Amino acid sequence: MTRFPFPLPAAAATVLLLGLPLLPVPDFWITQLNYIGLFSLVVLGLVLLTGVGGLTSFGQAAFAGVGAYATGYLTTVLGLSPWLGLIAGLAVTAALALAIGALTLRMSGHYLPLATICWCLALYYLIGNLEVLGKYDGLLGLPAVTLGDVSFQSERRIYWLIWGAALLAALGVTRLLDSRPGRIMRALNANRGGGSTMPEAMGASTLRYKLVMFVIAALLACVSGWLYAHMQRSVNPSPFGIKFGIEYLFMAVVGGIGTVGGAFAGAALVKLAEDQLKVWLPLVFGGSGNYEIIVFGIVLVLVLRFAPDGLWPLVSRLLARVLPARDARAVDETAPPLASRSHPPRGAALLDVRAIRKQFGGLVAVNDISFQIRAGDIVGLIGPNGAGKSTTFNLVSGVLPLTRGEVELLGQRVDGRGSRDIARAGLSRTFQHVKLVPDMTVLENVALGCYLRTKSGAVAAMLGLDRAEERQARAEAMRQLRRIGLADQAFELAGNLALGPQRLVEIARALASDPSLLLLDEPAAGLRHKEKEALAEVLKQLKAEGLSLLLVEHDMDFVMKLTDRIVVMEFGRWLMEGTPPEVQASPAVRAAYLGADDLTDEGRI
Ligand SMILES: Nc1ncnc2c1ncn2[C@@H]1O[C@H](COP(=O)(O)OP(=O)(O)OP(=O)(O)O)[C@@H](O)[C@H]1O
Repeated sequence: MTRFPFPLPAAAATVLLLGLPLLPVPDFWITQLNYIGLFSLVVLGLVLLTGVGGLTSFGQAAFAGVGAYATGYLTTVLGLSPWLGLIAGLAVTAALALAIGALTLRMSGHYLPLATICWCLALYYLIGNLEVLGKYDGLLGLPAVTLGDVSFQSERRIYWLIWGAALLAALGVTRLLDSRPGRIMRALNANRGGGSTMPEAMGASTLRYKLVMFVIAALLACVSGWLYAHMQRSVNPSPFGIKFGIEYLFMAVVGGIGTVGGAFAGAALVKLAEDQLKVWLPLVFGGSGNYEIIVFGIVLVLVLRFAPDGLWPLVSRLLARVLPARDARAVDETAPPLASRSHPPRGAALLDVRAIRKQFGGLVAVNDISFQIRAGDIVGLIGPNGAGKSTTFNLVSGVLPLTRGEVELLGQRVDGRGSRDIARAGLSRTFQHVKLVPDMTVLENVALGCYLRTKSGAVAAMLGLDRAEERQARAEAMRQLRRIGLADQAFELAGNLALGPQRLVEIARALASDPSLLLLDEPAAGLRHKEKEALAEVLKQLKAEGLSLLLVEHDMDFVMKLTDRIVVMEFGRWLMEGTPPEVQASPAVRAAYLGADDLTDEGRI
């Protein structure tokens, strides 16, 4: 669960936090809370980037360094206002994050973490060696931030800037995760079974969203660095090195890397524990030393082993027992419908596949296959294992590039275009291995299908300007869930559903994009008899509504009862095309399926 689930207690905590400097609390408390607020800002960025998006960065301390040094240089050397320092820091950070992100986010695996380590080390040594930035001594005498006549010089005053920024950032990230861009971001995390294929098939540019997350996380770190510099009134390289880069990640993991509350819990826990350990450990072990790092290492291993989601989800569960939790937001089904596309009349040419071919090295997986689909048709694509059905499906939907051949959808050539463009042209699909976001509700998963019918970006979402459109998307998702008979499970987490309902949710998600053609990749695979019956009912209903379908399926019985025409493939080649009775009667098809005896009278393999 990424959203903060306790709105009332959160509001009470906010009032208490912001009122604290007015109370006679010790200065030490304020100092500690200032650090916790500063760390939370950076860790919130990691929650978004690493916890939600699955992109690990060790370089957030370096972005904080850019914020600190930009304002340090502009205010001490050039004598400019700290606010200009902030604007310059944000601009430099955004440019650097875009450049680093564009270079590394295309790559998978370890490249991004490695690149962020390199970037953190490079910046540390750069600022430590530049004369103009005071080398390792840094810059002294930064002015206090002022706003009109109000100076934020004292710790109690800058507290409000720090916590104002941290709480606004928390609100922005919370809103972002519950929005059109947020749903795509939550679908990207490869560590939680996500990836690029599904969001791209919904029409989203996954690289763009990775970049957006990377830039937002960097900007949050930059703001933290700016506030830190003006709180300390000096800057030096040590808080921006790789040690702090690792410590921020540690805070995120310990706190709960996928949760906004986890950012604050992690920052508070690590800061308070570090201070205590620094006092107690030298007494135990004697002498001085960074003993707390050893303890943190052990704690990290234990957390990863016993509470891999961090401590906040545990706290959250405890709070859920005693506090009023957030109600599932009702869906306003009176919201105006989203714009829909104009669909071709029944019988019009919809999909024209002309001699498509796919070679994997020496293997011709799809060998000059041609077929057409007219509006309102239900076409099945069948063949024995390895016949090339899935490859054909992926060629038509743009997941794989063609070796040669042409594909025309609604009169436009779509071969050579990626799945994003093909989705935009009116094709939507489901996946052989279900690709839902397990920790999003069923409704949110279906709303993800509305991506191309909505417009709000990350900034609008963070500012809360997307609410009218969100109401429309949620109402559309609910309509599609009603259409497939799953409305009563709308607020269930998708990961809690059995495979049969999950496949139906995928169909609802595809329908939410208002497609002219729906491609279903082995929808009956792995389903129990009753689940298959429920699926067949839904598909019959869609057929009656005039939807056009291409169905790749192993279960011949299922295909025979549903389709108007069937294309049969064998060894990558076109074997025959005909009505279900023609295919059933074909000796060539019987021979292809491991001998005629395997195709029974009911048509089951
Ligand atoms: N990425 C790939 N690289 C190399 N060979 C591949 C690749 N994808 C598929 N193939 C090969 O292409 C052939 C067709 O595979 P495909 O998955 O399209 O068949 P299929 O009819 O969908 O089979 P199944 O019913 O078992 O899913 C197979 O021989 C397969 O091993």
